[in-house]
Amino acid sequence: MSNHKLLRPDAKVTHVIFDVDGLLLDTERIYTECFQEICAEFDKEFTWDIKVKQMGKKEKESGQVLLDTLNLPLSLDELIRKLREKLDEKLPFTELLPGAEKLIRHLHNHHIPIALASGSDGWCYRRKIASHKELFSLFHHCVLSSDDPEVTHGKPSPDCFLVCARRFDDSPKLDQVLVFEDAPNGVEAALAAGMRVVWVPDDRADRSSFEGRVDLILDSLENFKPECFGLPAFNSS
Ligand SMILES: O=c1[nH]cc([C@@H]2O[C@H](COP(=O)(O)O)[C@@H](O)[C@H]2O)c(=O)[nH]1
Ligand SMILES: [Mg+2]
Repeated sequence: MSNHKLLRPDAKVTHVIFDVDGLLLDTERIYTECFQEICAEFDKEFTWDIKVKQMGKKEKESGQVLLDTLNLPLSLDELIRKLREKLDEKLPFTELLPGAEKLIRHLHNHHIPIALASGSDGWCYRRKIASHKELFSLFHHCVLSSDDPEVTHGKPSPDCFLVCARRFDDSPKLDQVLVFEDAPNGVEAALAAGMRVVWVPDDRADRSSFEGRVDLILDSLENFKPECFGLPAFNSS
């Protein structure tokens, strides 16, 4: 699927929604470090199986996954306090992932409406984008599921993508919205919202789970060819 053989080659995309963590920003590595440190305090291992269940979820929902799976002797509030202490130190140094800046600037320059839909909350988001404020100001809007009263359930529920689509000025048709995601929970959410999906998975993800269901699977955003979705090509003026 990474060679741009598309599921629905003729359907033109009008609006684009990006996930944030692990897709545009290299924050999944930071979450892994923080959770590994917390789990190690209790002689427990933070595994990929746990991480993949957490990725994309609201902060509290994902914290509960960890507590339930490992039986950590912590309340949810204590876990989140520990996590935030660690994130506070690490998130301001967040870097962009390859291909992200080029694609965001390209779509913005060509007046394609772009927005963000994340599992994050404002406290984390402000720290994550601290060194990238100008770039992130190019998005029309940003839905932060952990804080947003209209997002009842986090990913894999479609809520955040449906809320995000509604907040564009011109109410796009859902099947003309393209979502970029890294997390399986996020891909499920976008598919449930009836949107098109480009999945940029972690190397450890089981790709077979979404083959034939998403439009495209890419190793990196750098390999994306916008013209395959009816969007302006990179070399267009
Ligand atoms: O290892 C983890 N990765 C990601 C998350 C959760 O996923 C969110 C990021 O979601 P998204 O990729 O939708 O921005 C984080 O804010 C956090 O709540 C987590 O708990 N643990
Ligand atoms: Mg993500």
